[in-house]
Amino acid sequence: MTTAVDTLAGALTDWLPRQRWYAAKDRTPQAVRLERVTPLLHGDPALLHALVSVDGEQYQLLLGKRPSLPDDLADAAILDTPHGVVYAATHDRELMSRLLERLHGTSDGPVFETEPGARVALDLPARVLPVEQSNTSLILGDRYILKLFRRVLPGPHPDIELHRALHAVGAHHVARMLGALTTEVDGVPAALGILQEFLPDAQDGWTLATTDRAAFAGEAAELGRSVATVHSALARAFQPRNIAVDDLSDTADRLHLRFAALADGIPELAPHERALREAFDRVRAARGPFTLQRVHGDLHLGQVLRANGRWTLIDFEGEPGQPLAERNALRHPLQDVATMLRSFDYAAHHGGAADTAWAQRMRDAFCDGYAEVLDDPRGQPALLHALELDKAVYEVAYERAHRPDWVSIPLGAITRILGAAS
Ligand SMILES: Nc1ncnc2c1ncn2[C@@H]1O[C@H](COP(=O)(O)OP(=O)(O)O)[C@@H](O)[C@H]1O
Ligand SMILES: O=P(O)(O)O[C@H]1O[C@H](CO)[C@@H](O[C@H]2O[C@H](CO)[C@@H](O)[C@H](O)[C@H]2O)[C@H](O)[C@H]1O
Repeated sequence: MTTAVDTLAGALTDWLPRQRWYAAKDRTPQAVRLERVTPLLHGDPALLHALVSVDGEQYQLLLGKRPSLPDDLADAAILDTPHGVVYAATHDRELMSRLLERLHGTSDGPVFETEPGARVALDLPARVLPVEQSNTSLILGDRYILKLFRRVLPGPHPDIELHRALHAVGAHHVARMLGALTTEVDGVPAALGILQEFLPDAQDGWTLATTDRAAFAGEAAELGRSVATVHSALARAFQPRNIAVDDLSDTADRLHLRFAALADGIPELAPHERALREAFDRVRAARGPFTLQRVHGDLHLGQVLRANGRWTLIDFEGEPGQPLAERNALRHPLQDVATMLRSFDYAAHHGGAADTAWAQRMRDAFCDGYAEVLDDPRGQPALLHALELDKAVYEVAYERAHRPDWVSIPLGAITRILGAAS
């Protein structure tokens, strides 16, 4: 007999791959199971928090239910039943405005707690951020932003852990963390969301760089200084776990392993494999001492906001597709530099013919700014190139799954970087 839960699971099988945040877009879900449903609000509309397992991976959903949907929620529908319509509740301002209040002080299912010393208004009007990315964010009264992580992973979550630690050392260039939404999955704590101060007039670096490249030129050095300042703060915040190393053989080993995992099944990468592996091996010859530390982990122009005359780094989640243990591991800070340099290349390709001279100027300005605070990234060319190539390989895999039209950008970069190094 087909139950209502089975019917909803069937509807989610069609709906999930259409969501921007759904990670495995290149695969149709095979087994969708509702693992835990917590009613948050009864009545009309009703609100449910759901943990859903999709082919063994857990996701968080907020589901609304109404007898019928008003026009502005029509696109949010997931399942129409004789008893009402189930829909994506993050689009429902009425329900989302009551979310924090409903989750505060609960003891079962999802639990929202404020940070020590933070005073949070729980009843602000809510709207969903129109640009969905790896997660879904709600803006509350233009004062807070509540990011709901879509993938639910047991263990310490880097966005929460790093923001908390950075706040504790009084770091600049990060948004203040105000609270966390967590739950337990099989007795292990898992993060569901983070509440932070919202910067209302912020513009992200990607928009700035792609709207007016000339104007952005003055910003790149300041961005480099800001990233280096956050790196110093991260080194202070996690000092006991910093380790100095003389050689980076472990890093080289990791780049090889990551390549094997990322490139599996991607024929476009096969012709580059040998040269990529040689580039990763050149890291072994680089000489330190190097310091491995906590880093941002997925730094790009979309993760930096310009507001109130300064840069703020956001989204310390690391690469969304990687396991938490990977994302929480100590890395060389040049990893963040390399991924930002990749972003200048992406921005240079935006809107037509690539402006590679601009990308080069931005790289230099960014590195100049970084070098005012920490070591000049250009002092370790083999490491920097290997890390850029590593990110470009990740990007090829990412773009194939999410934006196939963009694959040529990282693929072109691989050819170019390998060509320049040979
Ligand atoms: N503190 C903030 N103030 C203003 N806007 C923010 C803030 N944090 C995030 N945003 C906006 O929300 C978007 C998504 O946030 P992000 O943390 O990058 O989520 P995701 O993991 O979904 O990519 C950002 O691109 C930015 O435009
Ligand atoms: O922001 P997210 O944490 O979701 O990061 C993922 O998506 C990014 C795209 O939104 C992706 O970034 C790539 O595209 C950017 C332009 O859209 C570019 O600036 C970045 O350099 C490039 O890597 C990121 O890799 C991915 O993890």
